Amino acid sequence: MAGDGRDGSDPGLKGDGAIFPTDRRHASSHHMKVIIAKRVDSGSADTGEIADLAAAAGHEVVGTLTQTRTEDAALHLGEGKADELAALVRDRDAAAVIFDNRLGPYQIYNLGQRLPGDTEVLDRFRLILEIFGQRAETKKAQLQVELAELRYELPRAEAKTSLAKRDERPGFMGLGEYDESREQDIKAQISAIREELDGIEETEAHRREQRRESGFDLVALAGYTNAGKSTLLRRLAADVDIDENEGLHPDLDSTAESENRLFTTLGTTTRRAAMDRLVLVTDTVGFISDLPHWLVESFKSTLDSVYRADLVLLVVDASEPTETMREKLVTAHDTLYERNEAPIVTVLNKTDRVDADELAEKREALSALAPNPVPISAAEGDDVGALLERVEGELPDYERERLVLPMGDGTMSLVSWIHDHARVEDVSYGEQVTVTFAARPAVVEQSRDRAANLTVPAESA
Ligand SMILES: Nc1nc2c(ncn2[C@@H]2O[C@H](COP(=O)(O)OP(=O)(O)OP(=O)(O)O)[C@@H](O)[C@H]2O)c(=O)[nH]1
Ligand SMILES: [Mg+2]
Repeated sequence: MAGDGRDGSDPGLKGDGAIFPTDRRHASSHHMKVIIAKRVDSGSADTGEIADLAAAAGHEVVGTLTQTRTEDAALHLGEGKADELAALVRDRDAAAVIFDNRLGPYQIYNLGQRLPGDTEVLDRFRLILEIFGQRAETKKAQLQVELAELRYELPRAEAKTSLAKRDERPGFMGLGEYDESREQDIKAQISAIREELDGIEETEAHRREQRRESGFDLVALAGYTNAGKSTLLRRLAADVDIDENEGLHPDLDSTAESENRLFTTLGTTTRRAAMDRLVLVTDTVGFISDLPHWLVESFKSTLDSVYRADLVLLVVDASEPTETMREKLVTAHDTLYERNEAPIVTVLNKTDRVDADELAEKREALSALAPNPVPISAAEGDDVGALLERVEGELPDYERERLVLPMGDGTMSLVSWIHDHARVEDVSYGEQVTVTFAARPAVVEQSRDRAANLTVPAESA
């Protein structure tokens, strides 16, 4: 993939054996028959999202089991429920149970003992990691997944070590070889990956800075997974401009895949928007609720394009029930809250699936979280023009400038520099060259400096 500095023909999961042991990578991409399990303290358990996540990982959901009760320290579920789960696994011939809960290492172990044979026990986070592992195409994404896996594993390795040390649960050692150095190993790997990621992040920050200096405003698409960000990116993009910019911006990508499944997009894709103004739009990884901090930490830099943007378009699926929209908006705001400085415009997407009255009700109900939103249908292209106008309005004003340049050595290259970095309104050639243009204030300033430094031709001296 672009940007990882490696052969683009196979963006798969090869190479760097030291960092990506192939066994683990492949172990996480097999498709299974799974049972979904969920425990809630009160009310009724909603298994919609966890089922979607399982499907996104390629698994087939063959059964669902829920329980409303307080958490059992040993089994997470009540004892009777755990036996019921074992029976369900047997009955449906499932290979794994996926919990939409946070399971402790001991709970996973104890559940494993109750379930038939080699039934795998996964939790929500292990599943999300599995999906990310399948989607990771760039070097950076692979490193992030590896980092998250190690962070997931660390407390478990610590638990194993302490159990083995206390020598209270000899059976626990059957889980894997007991090895105290495993913990140290994981810690060493974590810092090695962290270092490599830091390097990549620096390169990206540098590229972002170059783009800004090139006169581009940076707009980021953010939002819950499956809201329609990639569909909107394709709608906003000016296809013809990609080739022009390719040399200048090596991570520009012509594809931003859309699919009706969770976490279709993992990396970032940047394209120039179809506007007069120089605007680059970046598609990003979707948000999801209830991510543990080690996972968020690992993918934090993926959101840098959001945090460092000039404007954030927060895409919301308006075809969902108001309460779902509210929950997802809250998740999105929580994710953005700490580090985002850019103004946020909420985009109510998929209006083709909502009638006007319903949309008006939703807007009203959500007005505190999403003031003055822009309704669109990215799929149908409805009201995308209004969105572009809004983007134009939210971005800092362009400054107009008219430069009169003496004909000399550097004149033509300055004119072409202005073409690359500004919106040129007029160029007239005579004894002097007059360029009229509009651009970000920083670009105007730079063009003045460059004009002042033009060398005057020798004969006129
Ligand atoms: N009806 C309708 N469907 C849409 C619209 N926009 C997107 N979709 C569909 O919604 C699904 C998700 O769209 P994506 O563009 O992949 O969503 P995303 O936000 O990029 O999702 P992730 O990459 O998973 O975070 C796809 O099936 C799209 O075809 C819309 O305006 N109307
Ligand atoms: Mg996407």
